[in-house]
Amino acid sequence: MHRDTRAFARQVEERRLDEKIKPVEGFDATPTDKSTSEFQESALFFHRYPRPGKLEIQATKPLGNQRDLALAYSPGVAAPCLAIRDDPDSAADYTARGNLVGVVSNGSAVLGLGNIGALASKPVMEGKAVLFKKFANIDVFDIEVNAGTVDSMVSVIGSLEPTFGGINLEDIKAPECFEVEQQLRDKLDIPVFHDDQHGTAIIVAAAILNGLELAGKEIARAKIVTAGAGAAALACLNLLVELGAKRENIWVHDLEGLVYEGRETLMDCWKETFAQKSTKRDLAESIPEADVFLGLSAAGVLKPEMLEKMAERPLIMALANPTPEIMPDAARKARPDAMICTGRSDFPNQVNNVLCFPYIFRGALDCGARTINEKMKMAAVEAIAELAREEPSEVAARAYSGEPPTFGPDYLIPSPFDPRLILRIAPAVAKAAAESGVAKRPIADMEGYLDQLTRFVYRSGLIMKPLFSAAKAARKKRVVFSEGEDERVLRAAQVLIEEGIAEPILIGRPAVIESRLERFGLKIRPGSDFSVTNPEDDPRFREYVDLYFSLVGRLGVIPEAARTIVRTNPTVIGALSLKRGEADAMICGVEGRYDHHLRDVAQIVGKCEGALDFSAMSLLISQRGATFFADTYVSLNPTAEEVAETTVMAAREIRRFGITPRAALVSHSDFGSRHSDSSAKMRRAIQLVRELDPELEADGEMHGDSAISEALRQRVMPTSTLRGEANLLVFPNLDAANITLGVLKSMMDSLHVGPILLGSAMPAHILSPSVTSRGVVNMATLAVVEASIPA
Ligand SMILES: NC(=O)C1=CN([C@@H]2O[C@H](COP(=O)(O)OP(=O)(O)OC[C@H]3O[C@@H](n4cnc5c(N)ncnc54)[C@H](OP(=O)(O)O)[C@@H]3O)[C@@H](O)[C@H]2O)C=CC1
Ligand SMILES: CC(=O)C(=O)O
Ligand SMILES: [Mg+2]
Repeated sequence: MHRDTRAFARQVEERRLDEKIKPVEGFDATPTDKSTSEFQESALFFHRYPRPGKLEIQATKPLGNQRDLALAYSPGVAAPCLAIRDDPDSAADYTARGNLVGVVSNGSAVLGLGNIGALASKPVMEGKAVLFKKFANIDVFDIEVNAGTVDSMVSVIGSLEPTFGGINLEDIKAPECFEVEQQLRDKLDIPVFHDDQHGTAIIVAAAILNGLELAGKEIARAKIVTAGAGAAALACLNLLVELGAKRENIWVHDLEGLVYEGRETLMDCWKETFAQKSTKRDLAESIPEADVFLGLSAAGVLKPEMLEKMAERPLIMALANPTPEIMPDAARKARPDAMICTGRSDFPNQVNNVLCFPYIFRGALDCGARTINEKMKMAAVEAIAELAREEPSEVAARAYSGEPPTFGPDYLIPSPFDPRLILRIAPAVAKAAAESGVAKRPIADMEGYLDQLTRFVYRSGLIMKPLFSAAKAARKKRVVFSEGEDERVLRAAQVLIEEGIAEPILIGRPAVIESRLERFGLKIRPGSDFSVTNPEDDPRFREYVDLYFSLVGRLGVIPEAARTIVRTNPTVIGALSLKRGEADAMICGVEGRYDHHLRDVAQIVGKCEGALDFSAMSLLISQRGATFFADTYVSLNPTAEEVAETTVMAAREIRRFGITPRAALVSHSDFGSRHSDSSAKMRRAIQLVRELDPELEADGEMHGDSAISEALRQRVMPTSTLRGEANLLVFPNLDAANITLGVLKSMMDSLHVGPILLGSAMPAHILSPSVTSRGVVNMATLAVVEASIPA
């Protein structure tokens, strides 16, 4: 794929400008300001490029030769077909079915957008598929069906059982969804789970239990008022009743107003269960003294004046998507004592079914559950609620990077990126399934199962998340960007500012920066959002020249040349401002040669104390997981001492990601199988690594495949001090490291984070010209973390 190539970035940009994506009517994601249309344009662009949509199918078996073809297809494929005919359960052994969920919608209640139809629901269903994969490694086919009636839905979906290990119904409106789900549950021998009902109910119940505990209130006495009487709201109420809420304390509202006894319009038997004997008719009348507002309806339904009459320390759950019943700032203004939740990721307390559905299915599929029953749902509620109340632990510290949140009004439930969610919910659900007798394959070795889930968590692309949290907690360190006029840097600067990660300082001509910001439709502006260092005119430059000359005067640079270099070389300017303490970190290298940038950084910023040399590490994130490579950019042919130093510094950096490094020193020789200068060097280097960092799990010299496959390694060296798959590969020379990186990056369509400069006295990174704006954001984030928490 072309993901990281500059030509591709340019091509995409040209297409974007040519085709100029148009705003979409009815889109109201961030209703506050002009950022709405920019955000919308970004969302359309995100979905459209580099290829339309968010999903693809990948083969899991090689089809490299005639024999593979014969095994995978005719005649070999007949064998598993016949095995499944004789034993249907063996489909889980011979096909992807056991890990395959159908996300099915008819598009009749898509988020809060209403009945926009099956086709228009496809982006949401692809999105759910991505979340299943990302958070729980479950494969999904998204199925959008033109089926408007209960019968047609049951008939279409009911015939899909042979394909799937489970069915996740999504965005099907009430009341039809109740009947569809019930009939499918009766008919099918696989889990059928309407996410908007039960996924929402589970996470809402966990948040309400925790919110009431904080407010010192009992669920049996709590007054609960809803906006919405649809799939999500009624399922939440049913679960809350099971948890002890009293029907007489529950007040339900829909388009018609209060659901009351005797009402005839827009009523159905599911709403009827919650009908109040009352003369009140609308939300404004019934909300006084409410302890909980549960909004699962539509944007803007809850007015600030209604909040004023709620009980002390109210819990306000404005969960309509994408725009809640009330925006959190308005709610906070009306009720400073409130605990506030939304369904969105841009505010604290994201109460969204994404915290539940990937993991409840993970647990259900792993034990071969026939259904998802009440016991399994309750187990999920308890697991989520307990996780938020857990004492801050080392794992939590890693998950939230150094600042584990403590249970409180802004942390009623864990964040969707909390890696512990899968570790708590999936085993709890699998255990409940076994105890309630619905598991076909109960998990016998729970500890082994937990290990397996843990390995998945740290293999997945959530790897950058702890760094983002740590950078935000570092409170906007100043990062100077040498190529401040570059489009990728400008786009990255906008993200860094908006996300509160860093305060950018851009080196460049102010007029050029301003006109490019206008051209790219970016809303940040110099002065108010970030500062600019103008190489053509800056009052500090005389001091910069003096400092530069003091550092390089004896390296053959005469004063006149020093003046010219400081005015014309933005890397030198960036490094000088870092050295002078005007910035906390620097990023350069978006243009120009790596070795030229490194020379300037080395001369001005220098090496950290005791370091032999600089080196560079690269992280590749692919479907397979995350692997670090060193030294990918600096030393042509490092000595054994330098290889050892690189290994130890790289391991230290990897720990910032919350990952335990496992290093393999790779070579053309496998544990002494070849004798050469290079293999001898790597053998010596591993000895030195053991002296420098005895705690580090490392071994060598070994082949690349021995580094990855424990089985291969064990065959050659059963006493190897390395366990499992190495996540840090240290190479004997630059050719090997850089070529391997380039080939893998392109072949595996991986995301490259780096190069990460090791050995620098201050946080400075030199990127490569192929970097994308996302790559710039990643590296600036890492630099901010380095500036706030020295290794
Ligand atoms: N945060 C989360 O995890 C989740 C959020 N949601 C959100 O909840 C909302 C409802 O979803 P869902 O239950 O699946 O959809 P449904 O179509 O099944 O239900 C919608 C309900 O909202 C009511 N409603 C719509 N507009 C208003 C209004 N202006 N005032 C009062 N009530 C109104 C409808 O009333 P009537 O019955 O009269 O038609 C209906 O009862 C959506 O915004 C969705 O995005 C849903 C699931 C999960
Ligand atoms: C989150 C979700 O499923 C919804 O808003 O419909
Ligand atoms: Mg939904």
